[in-house]
Amino acid sequence: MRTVDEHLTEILGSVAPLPPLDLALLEAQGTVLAESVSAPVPLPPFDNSAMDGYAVVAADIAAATEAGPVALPVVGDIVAGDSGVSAIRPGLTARIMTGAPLPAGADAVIPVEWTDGGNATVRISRAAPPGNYIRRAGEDVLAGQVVAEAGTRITAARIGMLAAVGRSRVTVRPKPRIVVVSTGDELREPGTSLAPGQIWESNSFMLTAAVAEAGGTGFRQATVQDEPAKVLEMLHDQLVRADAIVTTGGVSMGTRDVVKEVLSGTGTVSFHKVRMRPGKPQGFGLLEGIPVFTLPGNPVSAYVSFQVFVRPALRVMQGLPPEPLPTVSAVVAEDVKSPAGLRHFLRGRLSFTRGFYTVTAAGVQGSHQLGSLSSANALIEIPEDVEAMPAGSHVEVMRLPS
Ligand SMILES: Nc1nc2c(c(=O)[nH]1)N[C@H]1C(S)=C(S)[C@@H](COP(=O)(O)OP(=O)(O)OC[C@H]3O[C@@H](n4cnc5c(N)ncnc54)[C@H](O)[C@@H]3O)O[C@H]1N2
Ligand code: MOO
Repeated sequence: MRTVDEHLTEILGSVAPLPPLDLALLEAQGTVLAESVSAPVPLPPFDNSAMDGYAVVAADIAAATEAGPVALPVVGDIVAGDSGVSAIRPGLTARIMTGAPLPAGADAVIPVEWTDGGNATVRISRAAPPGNYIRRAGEDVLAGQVVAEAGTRITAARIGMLAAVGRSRVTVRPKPRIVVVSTGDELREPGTSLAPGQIWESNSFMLTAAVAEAGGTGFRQATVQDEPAKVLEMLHDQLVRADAIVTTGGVSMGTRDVVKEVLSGTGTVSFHKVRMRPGKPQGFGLLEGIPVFTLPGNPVSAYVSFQVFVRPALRVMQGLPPEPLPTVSAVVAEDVKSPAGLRHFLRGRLSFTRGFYTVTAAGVQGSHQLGSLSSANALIEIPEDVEAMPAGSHVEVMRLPS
């Protein structure tokens, strides 16, 4: 038997960030930057108007009121995109649109709503200080400023930022390609009918989706029967297109636990009982340099194993720290019992009321009971040395992706 931490340490010691790749901006969505990107020019690149209105010298309209508007001749019309905008002199104004370059000489913009909207001459009925409605060059981003650090995930807002500093391509860690495959003679495809003794296959769907939630690209493979030759053939076929392989089933003590049978001693793969519930039987190792995770077949065991072991490894491959799922401290609503010597991951419902988190463990916690997993939003993590937690105790809770 080994601990969760010992097993995770072995895994993290065997995985490395994927080599960087140059991708077009939209193709990079969801990947992690492998370079820090800085702005080649300030943003905005030039002083410009924040309003549709008139560019003025603020001193010229210092006395303007509703009752006594100031009239100024309109000597130009400046729209966004204009280049070579000429200066204005005191006593004159130019009509200006939002985003248009501020003419030299002007030090304020008066929105059209404060005027009569005149074309040849405009009457301005409100005074404004210098700087009014002017967006200064560099007030968003300075030239040379880092706008996205290496090691950050490329979200929609960051794609906007990268485009705004002129980048069409970026160097990123690609999404890890994870092949997910289930094993078991009893498994049938959803959408087909069941004979006695059969069940619909669910693990590979669940884990392919979990790969996407963790920032990878999952490839679901057809279920492999419990035959050693077929399992080996499938693994060797998939190694060429995978950055990692995840299997479920066939790793405990049964007579048909073929994953364990064919992989024991193959490459660096080894099998261990890990002090956790669910998820006790685990296998991990490298096959031709590719990490292979052999997770237990019980659906909840497979899911918890993924979150505890595979997700951190996927993060390392993306150039991110191997952090666990986001964790909060919560108060347990009822007494909770836990087996001695095992780290216990209980399905629970986390809620935030009156300023603190409360968590309630699901009524059923069997490794086959997907119902309580699919309605859970959290995993309560009870340490190995804790056997009982009375209601009101503080406990660490991992939030599940939602
Ligand atoms: N004598 C022992 N028996 C078992 C032990 C043990 O220590 N000694 N450990 C138990 C624990 S804990 C777990 S977890 C399971 C792990 O079993 P396997 O990894 O060998 O998985 P299977 O036997 O293939 O399947 C277990 C269970 O899960 C269902 N299953 C499997 N794959 C899928 C799938 N893709 N979709 C849906 N359901 C799946 C399968 O039908 C079984 O019911 O072993 C215990 N036994
Ligand atoms: O350790 Mo198993 O994963 O509980 O069902």
